Amino acid sequence: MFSPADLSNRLVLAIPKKGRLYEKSLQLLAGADIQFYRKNRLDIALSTNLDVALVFLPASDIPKFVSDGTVDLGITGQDVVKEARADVDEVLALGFGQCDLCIQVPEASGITDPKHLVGKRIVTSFENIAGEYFAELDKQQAATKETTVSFVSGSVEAACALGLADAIVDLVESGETMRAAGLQRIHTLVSSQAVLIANKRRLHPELAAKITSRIRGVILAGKYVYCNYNVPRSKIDEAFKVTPGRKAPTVAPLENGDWVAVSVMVKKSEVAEKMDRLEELGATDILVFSISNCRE
Ligand SMILES: Nc1ncnc2c1ncn2[C@@H]1O[C@H](COP(=O)(O)OP(=O)(O)OP(=O)(O)O)[C@@H](O)[C@H]1O
Ligand SMILES: O=P(O)(O)OC[C@H]1O[C@H](OP(=O)(O)OP(=O)(O)O)[C@H](O)[C@@H]1O
Repeated sequence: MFSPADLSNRLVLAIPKKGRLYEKSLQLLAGADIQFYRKNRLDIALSTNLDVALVFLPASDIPKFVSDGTVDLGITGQDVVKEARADVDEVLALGFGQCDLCIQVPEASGITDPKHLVGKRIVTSFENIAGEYFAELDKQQAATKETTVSFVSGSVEAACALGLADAIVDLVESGETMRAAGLQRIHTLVSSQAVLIANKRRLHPELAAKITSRIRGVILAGKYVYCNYNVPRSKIDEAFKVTPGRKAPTVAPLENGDWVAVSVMVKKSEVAEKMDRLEELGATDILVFSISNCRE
């Protein structure tokens, strides 16, 4: 058991306790070397190498706790930050948990425009975002009957089939859940990804900055690979156009005269195509290494 005194001098960092963001959040902690021991079934763990207490909370509760200062930093989705209307700083987009909050209607309904839903029934777990959107639409369309927005906490996709809704507002990533329920998207309300959020008053500014910087490094390292190749000195300008690097490539002369060795960071998503182009240019010994961590 922990008491508030155990946490009093520590920065409190909230992590989703389950769901889509859980695994990736743990990977970020590991990459940032925030070590901890979590006792079975306990939602609070003290870091063993930093003055940090970790709390494992439902993703949708994290914005409120960060906003009121119970928690200093948190990882959650931009969608739930908007839904909670939380007054927090979005410090860093984390590049995972991408999804869209969409209006979805039954494929057979013939509805293609949100305007067609005015006066009808909407079911969602995002009643603030959906409520605001449809209230505005009602106003624009001078609706004679209000659109109703009702809350359910899960299995939103079942609402149309159960006869509870004419449309739903829910998250879509691959679209598999939506299609399986015979639904199609007609409008996107929010595009979201996981984000690091911070309390605006920041009780532990230095530690918060250190953690943010470490997490930024882990994300950056995941986006880039390190590439080494040898190329004739006469081809350097062309090679630099292919791999300009984040600042500039490092160049070292090779012992055998007219060749140089180039080391450069390359976006992971572009590396295969860049290797093809380097090979066409006459580069040899093109090696690619993964980066486990870095700082800008
Ligand atoms: N299919 C998805 N792909 C990517 N990210 C998602 C997806 N679904 C949800 N997310 C993101 O993960 C967050 C948490 O959603 P998730 O469905 O994992 O919640 P949960 O912790 O299981 O809570 P709940 O009990 O409310 O379902 C969402 O707010 C959203 O930002
Ligand atoms: O477009 P897709 O890739 O199918 O993803 C969308 C689904 O993912 C989320 O639910 P999740 O599977 O996390 O379960 P939940 O409904 O229990 O939150 C979301 O609520 C959708 O139902």
